[in-house]
Amino acid sequence: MLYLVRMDVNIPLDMTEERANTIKAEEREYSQKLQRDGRWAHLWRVVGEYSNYSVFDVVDNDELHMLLSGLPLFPYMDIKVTPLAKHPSTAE
Ligand SMILES: O=C(O)CC1=CCC(=O)O1
Repeated sequence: MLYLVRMDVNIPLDMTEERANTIKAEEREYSQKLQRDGRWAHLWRVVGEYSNYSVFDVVDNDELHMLLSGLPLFPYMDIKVTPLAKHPSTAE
């Protein structure tokens, strides 16, 4: 199943820069592993915001939830998930 996911990142102002950089590096490693195995199919920055739109290609809701809740930045994100269905006008 395909899911469009918007992630808005809100790092607390009182988090040290060192801690924030560590979590961002962990996030990068985590996301690149999923991009390489094909489950994180797209990752796009929203212009002018600390947000991204991503497309995940996973088996079901439970797998997506497991992956999203494992994000190192998960405690500092607002996440909106939109399940995608095939459009009837999609050309074969
Ligand atoms: O910077 C972001 O939008 C959060 C994020 C998702 C994957 C990643 O490496 O950073």
